[in-house]
Amino acid sequence: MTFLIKSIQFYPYRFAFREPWRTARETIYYREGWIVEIGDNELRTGLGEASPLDGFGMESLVETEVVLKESWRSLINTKIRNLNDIENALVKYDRSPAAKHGLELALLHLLSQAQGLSVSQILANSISGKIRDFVPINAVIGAISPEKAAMKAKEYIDQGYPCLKIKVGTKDFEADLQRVYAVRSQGGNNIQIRVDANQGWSVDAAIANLKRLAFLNLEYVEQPVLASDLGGMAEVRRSQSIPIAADESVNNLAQLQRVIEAQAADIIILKPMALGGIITAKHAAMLAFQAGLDVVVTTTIDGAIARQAAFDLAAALPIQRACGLATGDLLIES
Ligand SMILES: O=C(O)CCC(=O)c1ccccc1C(=O)O
Ligand SMILES: [Mg+2]
Repeated sequence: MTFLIKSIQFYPYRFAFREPWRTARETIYYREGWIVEIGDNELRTGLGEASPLDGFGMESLVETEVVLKESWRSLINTKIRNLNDIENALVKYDRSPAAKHGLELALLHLLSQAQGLSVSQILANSISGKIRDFVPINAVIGAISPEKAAMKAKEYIDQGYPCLKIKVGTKDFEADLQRVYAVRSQGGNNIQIRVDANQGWSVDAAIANLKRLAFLNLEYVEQPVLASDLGGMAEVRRSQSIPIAADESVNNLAQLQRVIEAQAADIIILKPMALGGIITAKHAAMLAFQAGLDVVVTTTIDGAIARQAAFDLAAALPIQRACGLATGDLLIES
Protein backbone atom coordinates (compact mmCIF):
# COMPACT_ATOMS: atom_id res chain seq x y z
CA MET A 1 0.00 0.00 0.00
CA THR A 2 2.97 2.35 0.46
CA PHE A 3 6.08 3.05 -1.57
CA LEU A 4 9.47 4.76 -1.37
CA ILE A 5 10.70 7.19 -4.04
CA LYS A 6 13.88 5.69 -5.51
CA SER A 7 14.59 7.48 -8.80
CA ILE A 8 13.49 10.55 -10.77
CA GLN A 9 14.21 10.90 -14.47
CA PHE A 10 12.82 13.27 -17.05
CA TYR A 11 12.89 13.47 -20.85
CA PRO A 12 12.21 16.50 -23.03
CA TYR A 13 9.35 16.47 -25.54
CA ARG A 14 8.36 18.85 -28.31
CA PHE A 15 5.00 18.35 -30.02
CA ALA A 16 4.13 20.44 -33.09
CA PHE A 17 0.83 22.36 -33.16
CA ARG A 18 -1.33 21.50 -36.14
CA GLU A 19 -1.90 25.25 -36.58
CA PRO A 20 0.47 27.82 -35.00
CA TRP A 21 -0.87 28.87 -31.58
CA ARG A 22 -1.21 32.60 -30.84
CA THR A 23 -0.69 33.46 -27.18
CA ALA A 24 -1.00 36.99 -25.76
CA ARG A 25 2.69 37.63 -26.41
CA GLU A 26 3.77 35.52 -29.36
CA THR A 27 2.96 32.76 -31.83
CA ILE A 28 4.27 29.33 -30.86
CA TYR A 29 4.75 26.32 -33.09
CA TYR A 30 5.53 23.63 -30.53
CA ARG A 31 4.27 22.57 -27.13
CA GLU A 32 7.38 21.75 -25.12
CA GLY A 33 7.96 20.17 -21.75
CA TRP A 34 9.17 17.11 -19.90
CA ILE A 35 7.90 13.63 -19.29
CA VAL A 36 8.69 12.78 -15.65
CA GLU A 37 9.38 9.19 -14.65
CA ILE A 38 9.61 8.25 -10.96
CA GLY A 39 10.71 4.79 -9.83
CA ASP A 40 9.89 3.18 -6.47
CA ASN A 41 11.31 0.47 -4.20
CA GLU A 42 9.21 -2.22 -5.93
CA LEU A 43 10.68 -1.30 -9.35
CA ARG A 44 7.38 0.25 -10.44
CA THR A 45 7.39 3.46 -12.48
CA GLY A 46 4.97 6.37 -12.51
CA LEU A 47 4.68 8.88 -15.37
CA GLY A 48 3.98 12.59 -15.15
CA GLU A 49 4.16 15.59 -17.47
CA ALA A 50 5.63 19.04 -16.78
CA SER A 51 4.90 21.58 -19.52
CA PRO A 52 4.70 25.29 -18.62
CA LEU A 53 2.70 27.52 -20.98
CA ASP A 54 3.44 31.23 -21.28
CA GLY A 55 0.77 33.58 -19.94
CA PHE A 56 -0.75 31.29 -17.30
CA GLY A 57 1.43 32.16 -14.31
CA MET A 58 3.73 29.19 -14.74
CA GLU A 59 7.53 29.08 -14.49
CA SER A 60 9.75 29.12 -17.58
CA LEU A 61 10.80 25.93 -19.33
CA VAL A 62 14.34 26.38 -17.96
CA GLU A 63 13.04 26.78 -14.42
CA THR A 64 11.00 23.60 -14.83
CA GLU A 65 14.17 21.80 -15.86
CA VAL A 66 16.17 23.15 -12.92
CA VAL A 67 13.47 22.15 -10.43
CA LEU A 68 13.14 18.64 -11.90
CA LYS A 69 16.91 18.22 -11.96
CA GLU A 70 17.21 19.05 -8.26
CA SER A 71 14.05 17.33 -7.07
CA TRP A 72 15.68 13.97 -6.33
CA ARG A 73 17.74 15.59 -3.54
CA SER A 74 14.69 16.32 -1.44
CA LEU A 75 12.42 13.51 -2.64
CA ILE A 76 14.65 10.44 -2.69
CA ASN A 77 13.61 7.81 -0.11
CA THR A 78 10.47 9.75 0.82
CA LYS A 79 7.75 7.36 1.96
CA ILE A 80 4.34 7.83 0.32
CA ARG A 81 1.21 6.30 1.89
CA ASN A 82 -1.59 8.56 0.64
CA LEU A 83 -2.57 11.83 -1.09
CA ASN A 84 -1.48 13.84 1.96
CA ASP A 85 2.05 12.47 1.77
CA ILE A 86 2.26 13.48 -1.90
CA GLU A 87 1.03 16.99 -1.10
CA ASN A 88 3.43 17.39 1.81
CA ALA A 89 6.41 16.17 -0.22
CA LEU A 90 5.67 18.76 -2.94
CA VAL A 91 4.74 21.93 -0.99
CA LYS A 92 8.18 23.37 -1.71
CA TYR A 93 7.40 23.41 -5.46
CA ASP A 94 4.44 25.79 -5.23
CA ARG A 95 6.25 28.42 -7.31
CA SER A 96 6.93 25.97 -10.17
CA PRO A 97 3.44 24.65 -10.94
CA ALA A 98 4.37 22.80 -14.15
CA ALA A 99 7.26 20.95 -12.47
CA LYS A 100 5.00 20.27 -9.49
CA HIS A 101 2.29 18.92 -11.81
CA GLY A 102 4.80 16.50 -13.38
CA LEU A 103 6.20 15.24 -10.09
CA GLU A 104 2.75 14.95 -8.51
CA LEU A 105 1.28 13.02 -11.40
CA ALA A 106 4.16 10.52 -11.47
CA LEU A 107 3.65 9.99 -7.71
CA LEU A 108 -0.11 9.62 -8.18
CA HIS A 109 0.52 6.91 -10.77
CA LEU A 110 2.77 5.08 -8.29
CA LEU A 111 0.18 5.45 -5.51
CA SER A 112 -2.43 4.13 -7.94
CA GLN A 113 -0.33 0.99 -8.54
CA ALA A 114 0.52 0.58 -4.84
CA GLN A 115 -3.16 0.80 -3.87
CA GLY A 116 -4.68 -0.98 -6.85
CA LEU A 117 -7.00 1.99 -7.51
CA SER A 118 -7.22 4.31 -10.50
CA VAL A 119 -5.99 7.88 -10.10
CA SER A 120 -9.58 9.01 -10.63
CA GLN A 121 -10.81 6.69 -7.85
CA ILE A 122 -8.11 7.92 -5.44
CA LEU A 123 -9.25 11.51 -6.03
CA ALA A 124 -12.92 10.57 -5.85
CA ASN A 125 -12.37 8.75 -2.55
CA SER A 126 -11.33 12.06 -1.00
CA ILE A 127 -14.64 13.57 -2.18
CA SER A 128 -17.83 11.54 -2.67
CA GLY A 129 -16.23 8.27 -3.80
CA LYS A 130 -18.21 8.44 -7.04
CA ILE A 131 -16.68 8.52 -10.51
CA ARG A 132 -18.77 9.76 -13.40
CA ASP A 133 -19.00 7.36 -16.32
CA PHE A 134 -19.69 10.19 -18.77
CA VAL A 135 -17.76 13.47 -19.06
CA PRO A 136 -19.14 15.85 -21.72
CA ILE A 137 -16.45 17.89 -23.48
CA ASN A 138 -16.32 20.96 -25.72
CA ALA A 139 -14.47 21.54 -28.98
CA VAL A 140 -12.65 24.83 -29.59
CA ILE A 141 -13.15 27.15 -32.56
CA GLY A 142 -10.39 29.73 -33.02
CA ALA A 143 -10.62 33.34 -34.22
CA ILE A 144 -11.36 32.32 -37.81
CA SER A 145 -13.80 33.67 -40.45
CA PRO A 146 -17.56 33.11 -39.96
CA GLU A 147 -17.63 30.75 -42.97
CA LYS A 148 -14.80 28.59 -41.62
CA ALA A 149 -16.28 28.72 -38.11
CA ALA A 150 -19.61 27.42 -39.42
CA MET A 151 -17.83 24.59 -41.28
CA LYS A 152 -15.85 23.63 -38.17
CA ALA A 153 -19.02 23.80 -36.09
CA LYS A 154 -20.77 21.38 -38.44
CA GLU A 155 -17.83 18.94 -38.23
CA TYR A 156 -17.78 19.06 -34.43
CA ILE A 157 -21.55 18.75 -34.07
CA ASP A 158 -21.53 15.76 -36.46
CA GLN A 159 -18.81 14.23 -34.27
CA GLY A 160 -21.18 14.56 -31.31
CA TYR A 161 -19.80 17.52 -29.33
CA PRO A 162 -22.60 19.00 -27.20
CA CYS A 163 -20.72 22.26 -26.60
CA LEU A 164 -18.52 24.56 -28.67
CA LYS A 165 -16.14 27.18 -27.30
CA ILE A 166 -15.39 30.12 -29.59
CA LYS A 167 -12.46 32.50 -29.30
CA VAL A 168 -13.45 36.19 -29.23
CA GLY A 169 -11.72 39.26 -27.77
CA THR A 170 -9.85 40.13 -30.98
CA LYS A 171 -9.36 43.71 -32.16
CA ASP A 172 -12.38 43.32 -34.45
CA PHE A 173 -15.54 42.79 -32.39
CA GLU A 174 -17.81 42.82 -35.46
CA ALA A 175 -15.85 39.79 -36.73
CA ASP A 176 -16.13 38.15 -33.28
CA LEU A 177 -19.89 38.70 -33.35
CA GLN A 178 -20.25 37.31 -36.89
CA ARG A 179 -18.22 34.23 -35.91
CA VAL A 180 -20.43 33.44 -32.92
CA TYR A 181 -23.57 34.18 -34.97
CA ALA A 182 -22.39 31.81 -37.73
CA VAL A 183 -21.83 29.00 -35.22
CA ARG A 184 -25.24 29.52 -33.57
CA SER A 185 -26.91 29.57 -37.00
CA GLN A 186 -25.14 26.33 -37.92
CA GLY A 187 -25.76 24.57 -34.60
CA GLY A 188 -29.25 25.78 -33.74
CA ASN A 189 -30.40 25.62 -30.15
CA ASN A 190 -29.38 22.04 -29.46
CA ILE A 191 -25.76 22.91 -28.80
CA GLN A 192 -24.24 24.95 -26.03
CA ILE A 193 -21.96 27.85 -26.99
CA ARG A 194 -19.41 29.51 -24.70
CA VAL A 195 -16.90 32.19 -25.69
CA ASP A 196 -13.37 33.02 -24.48
CA ALA A 197 -12.06 36.59 -24.68
CA ASN A 198 -8.66 35.76 -23.10
CA GLN A 199 -8.47 39.20 -21.36
CA GLY A 200 -9.03 40.98 -24.69
CA TRP A 201 -11.53 43.66 -23.63
CA SER A 202 -11.61 46.76 -21.44
CA VAL A 203 -14.40 46.79 -18.83
CA ASP A 204 -16.54 49.16 -20.91
CA ALA A 205 -15.97 47.19 -24.13
CA ALA A 206 -16.76 43.92 -22.35
CA ILE A 207 -20.09 45.24 -21.07
CA ALA A 208 -21.07 46.65 -24.47
CA ASN A 209 -19.90 43.58 -26.42
CA LEU A 210 -21.55 41.07 -24.11
CA LYS A 211 -24.86 42.96 -24.30
CA ARG A 212 -24.69 42.58 -28.08
CA LEU A 213 -23.83 38.87 -27.81
CA ALA A 214 -26.62 38.14 -25.33
CA PHE A 215 -29.26 37.21 -27.97
CA LEU A 216 -27.04 34.29 -29.05
CA ASN A 217 -27.79 32.50 -25.77
CA LEU A 218 -24.25 31.94 -24.49
CA GLU A 219 -23.38 29.63 -21.60
CA TYR A 220 -20.63 31.95 -20.32
CA VAL A 221 -17.70 34.16 -21.31
CA GLU A 222 -14.20 33.27 -20.14
CA GLN A 223 -11.90 36.02 -18.89
CA PRO A 224 -13.50 39.07 -20.57
CA VAL A 225 -11.04 41.53 -19.00
CA LEU A 226 -7.51 41.58 -17.53
CA ALA A 227 -6.85 38.72 -15.12
CA SER A 228 -5.71 41.14 -12.38
CA ASP A 229 -8.78 43.42 -12.67
CA LEU A 230 -11.16 41.59 -10.33
CA GLY A 231 -13.11 44.77 -9.60
CA GLY A 232 -13.62 45.27 -13.32
CA MET A 233 -14.65 41.67 -13.76
CA ALA A 234 -17.22 42.03 -10.98
CA GLU A 235 -18.54 45.16 -12.69
CA VAL A 236 -18.88 43.30 -16.02
CA ARG A 237 -20.65 40.50 -14.17
CA ARG A 238 -23.17 42.90 -12.56
CA SER A 239 -23.75 44.97 -15.69
CA GLN A 240 -24.94 42.39 -18.20
CA SER A 241 -26.57 38.96 -18.26
CA ILE A 242 -23.94 36.48 -19.59
CA PRO A 243 -22.27 34.49 -16.78
CA ILE A 244 -18.54 35.13 -16.22
CA ALA A 245 -15.87 32.43 -16.01
CA ALA A 246 -12.49 33.20 -14.42
CA ASP A 247 -9.58 31.54 -16.22
CA GLU A 248 -6.28 33.49 -16.28
CA SER A 249 -7.37 35.05 -12.92
CA VAL A 250 -7.00 31.69 -11.14
CA ASN A 251 -3.47 30.26 -11.04
CA ASN A 252 -3.49 29.25 -7.36
CA LEU A 253 -5.80 28.88 -4.36
CA ALA A 254 -5.07 32.38 -3.01
CA GLN A 255 -6.10 33.93 -6.33
CA LEU A 256 -9.25 31.79 -6.36
CA GLN A 257 -10.10 33.09 -2.88
CA ARG A 258 -9.75 36.66 -4.18
CA VAL A 259 -12.02 35.97 -7.17
CA ILE A 260 -14.64 34.58 -4.79
CA GLU A 261 -14.36 37.53 -2.39
CA ALA A 262 -14.61 40.04 -5.26
CA GLN A 263 -17.70 38.19 -6.58
CA ALA A 264 -15.97 38.43 -9.94
CA ALA A 265 -17.11 35.11 -11.45
CA ASP A 266 -19.89 32.54 -11.69
CA ILE A 267 -17.66 29.75 -12.96
CA ILE A 268 -14.01 28.84 -12.36
CA ILE A 269 -11.83 27.34 -15.10
CA LEU A 270 -9.39 24.85 -13.57
CA LYS A 271 -6.17 24.18 -15.49
CA PRO A 272 -4.25 21.52 -13.54
CA MET A 273 -0.91 22.42 -15.18
CA ALA A 274 -1.27 26.05 -14.05
CA LEU A 275 -2.47 25.06 -10.57
CA GLY A 276 0.43 22.68 -9.90
CA GLY A 277 -1.42 19.40 -10.32
CA ILE A 278 -4.78 17.69 -10.06
CA ILE A 279 -4.73 17.49 -6.23
CA THR A 280 -4.58 21.29 -5.93
CA ALA A 281 -7.14 21.54 -8.75
CA LYS A 282 -9.43 19.30 -6.68
CA HIS A 283 -9.02 21.59 -3.65
CA ALA A 284 -9.82 24.55 -5.89
CA ALA A 285 -12.99 22.82 -7.08
CA MET A 286 -14.08 22.20 -3.47
CA LEU A 287 -13.45 25.85 -2.56
CA ALA A 288 -15.46 26.99 -5.58
CA PHE A 289 -18.35 24.60 -4.79
CA GLN A 290 -18.47 25.84 -1.18
CA ALA A 291 -18.80 29.40 -2.49
CA GLY A 292 -21.66 28.32 -4.77
CA LEU A 293 -19.63 28.53 -7.97
CA ASP A 294 -19.38 25.92 -10.71
CA VAL A 295 -16.11 24.68 -12.24
CA VAL A 296 -14.84 23.48 -15.61
CA VAL A 297 -11.63 21.46 -16.04
CA THR A 298 -9.47 22.20 -19.10
CA THR A 299 -6.03 21.26 -20.36
CA THR A 300 -3.39 23.77 -21.40
CA ILE A 301 -3.05 21.88 -24.72
CA ASP A 302 -0.86 19.32 -23.04
CA GLY A 303 0.50 15.96 -24.12
CA ALA A 304 -1.44 12.75 -23.63
CA ILE A 305 -0.24 12.12 -20.05
CA ALA A 306 -1.45 15.47 -18.71
CA ARG A 307 -4.66 15.30 -20.78
CA GLN A 308 -5.48 11.95 -19.18
CA ALA A 309 -4.83 13.47 -15.74
CA ALA A 310 -7.20 16.37 -16.43
CA PHE A 311 -9.82 13.83 -17.50
CA ASP A 312 -9.21 11.73 -14.36
CA LEU A 313 -9.88 14.86 -12.28
CA ALA A 314 -12.98 15.81 -14.26
CA ALA A 315 -14.41 12.31 -13.81
CA ALA A 316 -13.94 12.53 -10.03
CA LEU A 317 -15.78 15.87 -9.72
CA PRO A 318 -19.56 16.42 -9.76
CA ILE A 319 -19.61 18.78 -12.78
CA GLN A 320 -22.50 19.00 -15.23
CA ARG A 321 -20.85 21.39 -17.68
CA ALA A 322 -18.69 20.29 -20.60
CA CYS A 323 -14.96 20.31 -19.86
CA GLY A 324 -12.18 21.62 -22.14
CA LEU A 325 -10.52 18.27 -22.68
CA ALA A 326 -10.73 18.00 -26.47
CA THR A 327 -7.33 19.53 -27.21
CA GLY A 328 -5.39 16.48 -28.41
CA ASP A 329 -6.08 17.22 -32.07
CA LEU A 330 -4.54 20.68 -31.75
CA LEU A 331 -1.18 18.86 -31.67
CA ILE A 332 0.08 16.72 -34.56
CA GLU A 333 1.26 14.04 -32.11
CA SER A 334 1.49 13.68 -28.36
O1 LIG B 1 -11.05 25.21 -22.85
C1 LIG B 1 -10.81 24.43 -23.80
O2 LIG B 1 -11.70 23.87 -24.39
C2 LIG B 1 -9.40 24.14 -24.21
C3 LIG B 1 -8.34 24.83 -23.45
C4 LIG B 1 -8.07 26.23 -23.89
O3 LIG B 1 -8.88 26.83 -24.55
C5 LIG B 1 -6.81 26.84 -23.53
C6 LIG B 1 -5.67 26.08 -23.70
C7 LIG B 1 -4.43 26.59 -23.42
C8 LIG B 1 -4.32 27.86 -22.94
C9 LIG B 1 -5.45 28.64 -22.77
C10 LIG B 1 -6.70 28.14 -23.05
C11 LIG B 1 -7.86 29.03 -22.75
O4 LIG B 1 -8.87 28.60 -22.20
O5 LIG B 1 -7.76 30.21 -23.01
MG1 LIG C 1 -9.68 30.51 -21.35
